[in-house]
Amino acid sequence: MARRPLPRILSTGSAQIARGRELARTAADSATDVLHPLISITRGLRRLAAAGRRKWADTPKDRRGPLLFLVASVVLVVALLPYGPLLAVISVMAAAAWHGREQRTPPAPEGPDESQAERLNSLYEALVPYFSLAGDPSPLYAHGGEWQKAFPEYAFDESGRVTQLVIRYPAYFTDGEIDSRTRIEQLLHAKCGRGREYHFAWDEEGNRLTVTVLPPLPTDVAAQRFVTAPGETVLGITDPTQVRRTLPLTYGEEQRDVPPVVWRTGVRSTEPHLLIMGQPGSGTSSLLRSIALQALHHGDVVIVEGGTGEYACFTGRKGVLAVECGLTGALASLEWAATETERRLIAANRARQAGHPPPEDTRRPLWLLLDRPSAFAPLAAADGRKDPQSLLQVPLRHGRAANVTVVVADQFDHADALSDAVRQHTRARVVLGPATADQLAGVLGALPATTPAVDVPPGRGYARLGAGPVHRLQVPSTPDPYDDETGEADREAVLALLPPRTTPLEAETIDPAHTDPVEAEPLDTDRFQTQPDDIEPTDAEPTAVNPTDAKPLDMKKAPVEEEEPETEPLPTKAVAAEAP
Ligand SMILES: Nc1ncnc2c1ncn2[C@@H]1O[C@H](COP(=O)(O)OP(=O)(O)OP(=O)(O)O)[C@@H](O)[C@H]1O
Repeated sequence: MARRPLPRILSTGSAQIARGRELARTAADSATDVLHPLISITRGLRRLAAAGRRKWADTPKDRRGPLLFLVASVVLVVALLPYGPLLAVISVMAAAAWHGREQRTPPAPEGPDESQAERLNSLYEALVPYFSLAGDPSPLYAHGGEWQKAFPEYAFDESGRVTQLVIRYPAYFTDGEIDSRTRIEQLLHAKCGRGREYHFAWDEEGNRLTVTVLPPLPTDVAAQRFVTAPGETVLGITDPTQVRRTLPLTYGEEQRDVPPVVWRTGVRSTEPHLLIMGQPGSGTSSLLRSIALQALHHGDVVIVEGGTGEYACFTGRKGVLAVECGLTGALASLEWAATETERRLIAANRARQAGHPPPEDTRRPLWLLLDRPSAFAPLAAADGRKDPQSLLQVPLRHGRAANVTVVVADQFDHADALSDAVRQHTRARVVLGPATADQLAGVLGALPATTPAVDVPPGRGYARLGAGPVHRLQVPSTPDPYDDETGEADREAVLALLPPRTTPLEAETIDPAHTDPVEAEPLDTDRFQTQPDDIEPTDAEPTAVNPTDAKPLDMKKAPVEEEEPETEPLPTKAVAAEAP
């Protein structure tokens, strides 16, 4: 079929439009050149007017009158002077032209300067033995080779140190092997400058490694009410690299949005229990306190501590069912918790079978927080009693369905004393403080993609939820408000988050015998409304429990409300700390 010619307007129109555009552009350029002084003066006048407005707004109200008077006097004097108005206009125009001139910043030099190029070259040379293979016909890495091909992207800070680097490597490099990766990461850490934390992102498909210098996580995050949904607990803050969500946090006067590590608990959680490990003084107790403060917002808490008595501030508070420091108290509380877990399961099961929703008293979250439970193991063995950890089996196994969450904090040195159930069922993990690669891999099940900080502040570490990525973590500072060394701001922040007391202050006491597990007095298990005979052996499966034996417990009757008679008042510093 013969082609018909395009209509004239279509074939010649585009050429005309292009010519028209060119003409318009030339005219605009010429006009800009001619009008340039006028444009500068107008811009300057705008800037002067804005500066005047700012000055006026900054002037306190009581000084505005005198200022107005001064300006009016100057205008009057100038108007009365011979040639005054003309000189004034000329001065204003000159000032406007000066302020309206374009301030062009010199363009940044392209490519690295000499010292930066030298750094990149030495980095390249250091990588040659790792990324080259004899017999490679066109090696990417070779002594005396070109670093430009190996490092397609790079960035430096003002001091000339690398802040970001993309490294290409040959496909035969074994980037799937942890040892090979670790060797490269260690080398880069040393060559790019120690004393900073680096993030390594291995792109195995693209054969690229991206090295990024991470800014230190802020250490000034105070305890505060976090904006979270029920069932969410903030473990701390992290980097924005792996977490999309942000949380508004208050830092003194200002508010910042930061990426948090949020742990979800409850029926739908895939990591219903948490294990926290660290060196002494690394902040594990602070994290437990932070979790307790958040848990008390929606649930009840039982605290068992084999450590140094840093939970006295929780005693007698609404929702705190027990704060136990002695072996007997710990056993009683955990036996109750195991029975309560069974009771909840059975009640929920019955309700399900009857076609009803789960009863209200099975849905309120119950938290079992254990600080250094390993300390009880030798005491229990010496006394011929159960290790309290053995009572955690039921809450750990079936806690998810019963809304019971277990958090265990312990020290690396005592990791061997942790029971199998604790190891097996705590799928959310946190490591705080300095830790070796073996310790990190042992607890987290994977190594972090970041190098460790030189000085690890308390509360700094890593968190991993299930099989997810390892996050850097900084726990909000949640010190013991009754500790003399706690700063006033931190003390007030923690006290403000504590729930109200359920016992009058003067009735609240700390039993000195409780602070030492060795000398712990036997506690009255009646406090939990459960007779020892009623308690089933807790390592039995709930399905094996005779439903009639598991008696419902009255959760409203908190154990702390029934104080033992021979007790001493709270230390005066503690009382003084809470006095308004
Ligand atoms: N997140 C944090 N931010 C700032 N300081 C913290 C943080 N966590 C802990 N600290 C400080 O570090 C010190 C030790 O904290 P903590 O008692 O929680 O550690 P720990 O691991 O429980 O050690 P220990 O078992 O020896 O008491 C305390 O003085 C505390 O104020």
